[in-house]
Amino acid sequence: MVNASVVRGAGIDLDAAEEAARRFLDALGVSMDSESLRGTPGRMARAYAELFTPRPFELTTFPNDEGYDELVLVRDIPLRSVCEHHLLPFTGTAHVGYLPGPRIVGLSKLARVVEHFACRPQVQERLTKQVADWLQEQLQPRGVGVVIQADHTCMTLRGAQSPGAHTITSTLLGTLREDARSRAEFLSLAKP
Ligand SMILES: Nc1nc2c(ncn2[C@@H]2O[C@H](COP(=O)(O)OP(=O)(O)OP(=O)(O)O)[C@@H](O)[C@H]2O)c(=O)[nH]1
Ligand SMILES: [Zn+2]
Repeated sequence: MVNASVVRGAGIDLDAAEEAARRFLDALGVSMDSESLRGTPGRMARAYAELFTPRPFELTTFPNDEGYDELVLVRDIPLRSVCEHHLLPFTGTAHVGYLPGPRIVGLSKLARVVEHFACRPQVQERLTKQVADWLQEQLQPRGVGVVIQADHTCMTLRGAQSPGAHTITSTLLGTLREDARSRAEFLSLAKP
């Protein structure tokens, strides 16, 4: 079982987070007197707790009885995470593939691995590499490839204010990195 991993491992203190959110909003001059804003600090605390809590899952694998040795790729896995610099969301899609060895993986698990590493304050580069490294370690395939395309609201809605700017990151391991034909095939199929 891959457990929900919280930021510090010490668990989330929702009451303390709510109180901190209340002070944060107050410091920004936001009045919480109205009925609709009264519950906002609690909602903020619960919203971030949700964003930082991946659902636990089992990494189900099966013997590769047929000796399937071509690429397996799940494209367009929806992704949401939170940038660790501003704590603002970034959203996009992940394309996750591998070249099977002795075992194949349940396809849905590729989406669950993405969620697992996305549910914490992140940078896109680390997220991409963590997904690839974890699959390599757990599945011992001949190769792993991960491409992520995401839009960072800290960059589109504020700051540089560049709506429409997309960030693309990739990690290739094993044969998908070293063999030119496999690499080209993966990158053409996983094109954002
Ligand atoms: N490499 C990388 N940078 C990110 C990611 N998410 C956000 N950032 C960047 O983190 C940087 C933080 O830079 P700072 O200069 O400290 O922040 P800032 O003053 O708010 O900068 P601006 O966003 O340019 O207004 C910004 O350039 C963000 O675009 C990410 O996933 N990867
Ligand atoms: Zn940011």
